[in-house]
Amino acid sequence: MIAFRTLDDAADLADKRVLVRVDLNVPMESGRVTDATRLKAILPTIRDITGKGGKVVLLAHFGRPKGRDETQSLAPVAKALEGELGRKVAFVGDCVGDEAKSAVSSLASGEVIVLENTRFHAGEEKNAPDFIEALASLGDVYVNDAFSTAHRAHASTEGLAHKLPAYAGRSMESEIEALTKALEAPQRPVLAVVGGSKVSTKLELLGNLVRKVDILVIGGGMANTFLAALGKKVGKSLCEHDLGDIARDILDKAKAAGCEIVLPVDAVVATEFKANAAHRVASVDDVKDDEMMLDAGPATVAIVKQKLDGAKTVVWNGPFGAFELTPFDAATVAVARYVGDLTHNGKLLSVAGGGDTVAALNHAGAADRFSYVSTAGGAFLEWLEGKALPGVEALRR
Ligand SMILES: Nc1ncnc2c1ncn2[C@@H]1O[C@H](COP(=O)(O)OP(=O)(O)OP(=O)(O)O)[C@@H](O)[C@H]1O
Ligand SMILES: O=C(O)[C@H](O)COP(=O)(O)O
Repeated sequence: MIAFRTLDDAADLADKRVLVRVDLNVPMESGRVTDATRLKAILPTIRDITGKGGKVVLLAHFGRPKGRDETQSLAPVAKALEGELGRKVAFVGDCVGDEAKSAVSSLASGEVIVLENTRFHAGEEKNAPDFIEALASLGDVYVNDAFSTAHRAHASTEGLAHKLPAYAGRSMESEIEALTKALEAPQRPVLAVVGGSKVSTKLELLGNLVRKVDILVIGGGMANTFLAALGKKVGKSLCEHDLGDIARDILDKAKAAGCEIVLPVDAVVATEFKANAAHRVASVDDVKDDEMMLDAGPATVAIVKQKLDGAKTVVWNGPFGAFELTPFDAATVAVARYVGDLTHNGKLLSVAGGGDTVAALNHAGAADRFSYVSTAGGAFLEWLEGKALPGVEALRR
């Protein structure tokens, strides 16, 4: 049984201002939400609270802005949420201060409002007491429904839980239950795929992950960083050159733990980061100075498929390439469909997670063939490592 308070324990929400931390960090293109999975995930919690007569005040971040930055506003996401919820969702351009106070105080029972990006304030990521206080003054009760941000000890994900009566939302509850059920005692061999672009925040996690899994397939910008650390020329590829020491240390840890590392042997390279850019397949030993590796190549995909054939459990966070741009979606789509088919045929248990990873699986038409798809990427990886997640710990009874 989960050892934290859930919405079932929060019986009397009538007319209460309920501060709900959600994850609205959704994939967007030209101001439009391209994958609504994270929005759909929070609907049960919003409906539960409004059904009990509560006033729903949604707190969330978007992107990684340093201070106020209108390009990272939650306004378009609030509009998209309104469409998913099928009822009005108000929006206010700050998450603290007079504007937020007056918008929240004019809410009627059963109404929903989104407050602007919490990361517009430095106090959010610092978990600063005065910022926690300012947020707490807007609510009577706190609900955390963002498992996917639970690895962050920020004001809205952790600090608030110590200030107000705190509960887990429905999505938080079901994510933890589903992940525990699927992966508590996984059948081996366990193969992990880690790709994507958040190299600096995910790289160190791999040091622990290699102790938990039998094979680690590295893709995306993460792979470029490893290839560069091994002395390969990666041209203009997304790559964190200054993390070479950490990457090499992870390779040593993997060796010591008996975890096999699979890195790309070829890539689809281009000189422009745009859909249908002129491209070619190149060996990872033949990337030119002006080229970017934007996807894994066919020889890499063949190796990954062969490794998948021998696995019993797969966990996946982060796409193999810039899948939003055709044709650089090919490797991600091919592997997603392959995992989906193996799962469907009962050969594999598969769990994937992450904002863009879910979008990529949906794009491949493979999401509903996986055993479980989580909204969480970085948080999922930390949970897999066995780390205590601050946002979850703060909710414990
Ligand atoms: N080789 C590459 N070059 C440039 N971008 C890449 C490459 N490979 C993957 N990406 C980008 O990585 C992004 C996804 O990475 P990210 O680590 O954010 O995954 P995620 O599933 O969203 O996880 P999280 O939920 O933790 O954010 C996509 O936008 C994709 O275009
Ligand atoms: O997309 C995610 O994984 C979450 O929203 C967390 O975002 P962050 O990595 O910027 O904290």
